[in-house]
Amino acid sequence: MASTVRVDLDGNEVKAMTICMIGAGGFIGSHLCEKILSETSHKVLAVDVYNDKIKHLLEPQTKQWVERIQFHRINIKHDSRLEGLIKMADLTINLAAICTPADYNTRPLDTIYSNFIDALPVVKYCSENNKRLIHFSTCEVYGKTIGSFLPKDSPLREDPQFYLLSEDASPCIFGPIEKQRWSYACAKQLIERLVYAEGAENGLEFTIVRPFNWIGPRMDFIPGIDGPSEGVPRVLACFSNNLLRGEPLKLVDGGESQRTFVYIKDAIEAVLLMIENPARANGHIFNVGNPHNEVTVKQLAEMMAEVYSKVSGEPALEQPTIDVSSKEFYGEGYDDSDKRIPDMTIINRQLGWNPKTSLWDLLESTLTYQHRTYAEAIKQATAKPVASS
Ligand SMILES: NC(=O)c1ccc[n+]([C@@H]2O[C@H](COP(=O)([O-])OP(=O)(O)OC[C@H]3O[C@@H](n4cnc5c(N)ncnc54)[C@H](O)[C@@H]3O)[C@@H](O)[C@H]2O)c1
Ligand SMILES: O=c1ccn([C@@H]2O[C@H](COP(=O)(O)OP(=O)(O)O[C@H]3OC[C@](O)(CO)[C@H]3O)[C@@H](O)[C@H]2O)c(=O)[nH]1
Repeated sequence: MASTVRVDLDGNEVKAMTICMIGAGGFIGSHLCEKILSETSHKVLAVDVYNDKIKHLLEPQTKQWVERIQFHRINIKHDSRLEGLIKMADLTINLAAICTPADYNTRPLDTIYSNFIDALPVVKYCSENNKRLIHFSTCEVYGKTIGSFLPKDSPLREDPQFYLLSEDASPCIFGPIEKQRWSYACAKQLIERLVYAEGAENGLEFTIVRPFNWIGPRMDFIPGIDGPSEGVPRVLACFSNNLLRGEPLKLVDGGESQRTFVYIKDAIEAVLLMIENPARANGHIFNVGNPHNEVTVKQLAEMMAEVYSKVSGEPALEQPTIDVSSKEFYGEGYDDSDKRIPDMTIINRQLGWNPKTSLWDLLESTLTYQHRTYAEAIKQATAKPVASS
């Protein structure tokens, strides 16, 4: 347990609280649980259908915090225990969602239910019981940039007015309904509007987080090792899988889309600031990303190949990348966000937060983890059986 008194950004003591964390067993949840347990005195009621990624925090060996975390295996779609847990807590953080793009166009109903319908009771219970809510949305609510509709050679594309994504000014621009990729963004937008309306009409104390491609250890799964062989995780795990297997990295539609990547450990610092500074965080929507880590997906692939070769000692791939169409890779109805640069004005002003880690450094630590965790398992899974004489 952290022994020193914690103070907020205004110098006031932060009292220990109980946090109901829904989706605690996922990528972000596992890092947030680790941070809360190791640096604060808060208690965590961890809700999820899985706990593999937080097993190390639940085992009796981790005695120093075993009293401060309880795992509840609950599917929030249908479990009457949820309201009781929200009532027991001072704060609820909702991370639960289907949030892998391969699902948005292939399982649009599950995607909409997960991101909108299943989140409704969480918002309702928080509002009715006067409990604070931190709800996880996404940078995808911005959709495409205004600049993407300009001619390719227009100089206006270089003007931040046409690409910078600002919480209180940018529009949400999605494609047509038949492009089911946008089922996720649209569901997230509607739940944001509902949370905001509960704040405006019923006084719900809320914070909405819009993560911009947080990446790091424990993100998603490696197909055929700790997830389904045919599964398609997010890009970090797709490219890690290719590198671990020594095969070219697949660039969807040439890998021209641009992303900004932020290290999970930097982003978690921002969430802890929100948790411990309600007076500065309530009523706000926050972009959480790293505007300095922008690359095209092709550049990301090339950098990952270089970093992986360095940390694994494996020779560089002869053919590092291969092009694949989005239809072939994701199926009918896929579409993409062209560019995602977060405006940092609000999070700087309210919480004084800035990311620290460069893309190279975060890839170095993440790919070291991927190599250490999976290389042996991949070797065994792909080893040819020795013919018996
Ligand atoms: N990682 C990112 O960069 C990123 C970017 C944008 C938005 N987000 C948002 O952040 C949140 C967390 O993302 P993540 O990357 O940790 O994803 P994740 O898939 O690793 O974690 C989500 C967790 O929610 C759990 N869950 C889903 N449905 C549930 C249900 N019905 N009942 C109980 N548990 C359920 C899953 O089992 C999983 O452990 C999501 O809301 C996502 O939309 C993440
Ligand atoms: O093997 C691959 C996998 C993906 N791509 C392309 O990379 C881009 C990023 O893909 P990904 O990280 O999977 O997802 P997105 O950034 O598009 O969407 C996420 O953003 C935030 C979140 O809400 C939750 O994490 C989610 O929706 C993309 O252009 C892919 O086409 C590739 O080329 N090769």
